[in-house]
Amino acid sequence: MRGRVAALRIGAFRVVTDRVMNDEFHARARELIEAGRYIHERGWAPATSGNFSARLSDGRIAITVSGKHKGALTPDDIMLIDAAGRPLEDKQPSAETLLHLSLYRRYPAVGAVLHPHSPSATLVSRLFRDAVILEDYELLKALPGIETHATRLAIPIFPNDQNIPRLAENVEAYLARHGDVPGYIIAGHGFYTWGAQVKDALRHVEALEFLFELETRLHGVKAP
Ligand SMILES: CSC[C@@H](O)[C@@H](O)C(=O)COP(=O)(O)O
Ligand SMILES: [Zn+2]
Repeated sequence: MRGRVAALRIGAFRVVTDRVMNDEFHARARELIEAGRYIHERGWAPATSGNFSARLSDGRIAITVSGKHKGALTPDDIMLIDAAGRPLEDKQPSAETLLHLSLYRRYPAVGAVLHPHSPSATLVSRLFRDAVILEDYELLKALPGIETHATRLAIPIFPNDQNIPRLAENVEAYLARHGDVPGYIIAGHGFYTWGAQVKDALRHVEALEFLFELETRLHGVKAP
């Protein structure tokens, strides 16, 4: 009898935790859908490019399904993967999932990763080779840990690579060697940034995008 009561209690507990996790998934999915609309509206994720994710409190990750239009995402276009990137539903996660996973692994406090393909980030990588230096901008203070415009921030630029495991390794090696940065650019491709929550990562998207745009205006477009 006591065993039956315990089993019923465990069953009820599971139903409640499943419901809480399900609510959490739907809340994060809504935030990613809104972020996608915002990013696409500004021209920062054209033609299905970009990918977005958010980590749930149990370590699973909600991520965009590969190939979806990021300005018109529906709840069906956000899927769950485990912390090792294994799909937990019969859908194909973003082709760049590994780049999200390595950030979640490195930064336990990170709860969201956003990857826009913005013209400014792409142009920056045509103007500068290994890094773009952001310095003396008030808006630097929108980035984590920066308290004054008098900061010199090097945002690394990695060569683009269709081999995503190799690209992820390259990023991981840089972060291990140089310490934390709030984002990075992939040459001719786009940029990655992250934050504790989707709204934080979105603030970093806006700040970096603004700073990249100023740098491209300042340094102009290279003569052929
Ligand atoms: C439409 S080209 C862009 C892709 O190759 C890729 O870089 C990208 O950002 C989107 O891939 P996805 O698999 O949808 O997450
Ligand atoms: Zn991409």
